[in-house]
Amino acid sequence: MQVVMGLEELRQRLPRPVITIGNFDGVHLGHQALFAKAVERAKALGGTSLAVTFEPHPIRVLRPAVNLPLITTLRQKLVLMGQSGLDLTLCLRFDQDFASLSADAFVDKLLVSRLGAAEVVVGYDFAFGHKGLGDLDLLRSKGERWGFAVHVVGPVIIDGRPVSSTRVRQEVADGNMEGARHLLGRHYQVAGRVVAGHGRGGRLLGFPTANLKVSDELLPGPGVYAVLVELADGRLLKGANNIGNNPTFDDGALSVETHLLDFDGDIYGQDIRLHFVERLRGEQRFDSPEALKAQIGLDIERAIAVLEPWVRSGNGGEK
Ligand SMILES: Cc1cc2nc3c(=O)[nH]c(=O)nc-3n(C[C@H](O)[C@H](O)[C@H](O)COP(=O)(O)O)c2cc1C
Ligand SMILES: Nc1ncnc2c1ncn2[C@@H]1O[C@H](COP(=O)(O)OP(=O)(O)OP(=O)(O)O)[C@@H](O)[C@H]1O
Repeated sequence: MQVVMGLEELRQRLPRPVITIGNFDGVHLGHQALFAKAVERAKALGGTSLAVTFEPHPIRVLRPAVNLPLITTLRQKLVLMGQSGLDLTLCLRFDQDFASLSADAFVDKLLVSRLGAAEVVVGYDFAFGHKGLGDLDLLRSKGERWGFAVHVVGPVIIDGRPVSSTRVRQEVADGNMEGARHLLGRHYQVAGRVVAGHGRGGRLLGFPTANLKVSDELLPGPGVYAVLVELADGRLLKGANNIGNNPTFDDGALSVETHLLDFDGDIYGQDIRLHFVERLRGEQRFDSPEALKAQIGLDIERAIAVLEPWVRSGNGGEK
């Protein structure tokens, strides 16, 4: 998939573009259904499947006080979109100017004049233009006027309710990794660099941990998790992970740390990716390091049992 950052970078005239539009945070199953439809229609037309997305996420510009954690970074979002088979993603800078573009201008100037839309694929609740005032009826009437077809997809329903980015965020925050997996079609993942911790894990507990440097990404709620760990060289290892502030040691600050199984290398400074498979328990305060050590031993046994079927499948994505 080709990625184009901004309209000024888009030099070529796209043949018969089939356009889908959205924030696509998380690239969940609802989003994936739109991409599949756009790809299918572009193949049928001999055209280009094109996703238009925005950076930063509009909520950061429209409601800066809401510190919404995002499910995917831009980079990860583009990787996942690429896997959907799209030909091109156009990433537009979302600022106050863009936010003030009327729904009319959004279609007339952007979709028609600039991009030459042949067809448009949107979700069942698509809203666009200034204050989201443009709706499906407006899009359809524009389509009749300008001669582009409109395809409406979904809602994609899982467990009785439409899939949405908000639902994914909630499941992740609740530590419901199975629920998140059902909505995403993959394990919830967090990537980051391995940094130094307090150095207690290996020395005091006999379980060294890789501490992940995190900033403002969406993290599963506090607790102990069975995780698959993707190393920079692509290897996939089993791991037992803890997210919390280590109450046994009164650390205070939040840490994300993982004991890697069957591994004794040095990965300080490496970028790794955690695939959260299942929450095993809540974080607890133990009376002594020995008591915590015994519990971590049990956690690891559970983690091995939970992870085995996923590792055997080879990609960590499907059992
Ligand atoms: C599988 C696992 C479970 C853990 N569970 C707890 C817990 O319930 N309570 C707690 O205080 N710390 C827990 N920890 C965190 C340890 O306190 C931490 O790994 C140790 O203090 C080492 O920290 P360091 O890497 O900063 O040196 C757990 C760690 C792992 C790997
Ligand atoms: N469950 C779903 N089924 C079909 N289409 C969906 C579904 N969820 C979202 N979409 C569509 O995906 C497109 C992009 O949505 P976008 O990510 O911008 O919406 P959002 O409101 O930020 O996130 P979400 O609706 O996923 O919580 C929209 O056209 C939307 O209607």
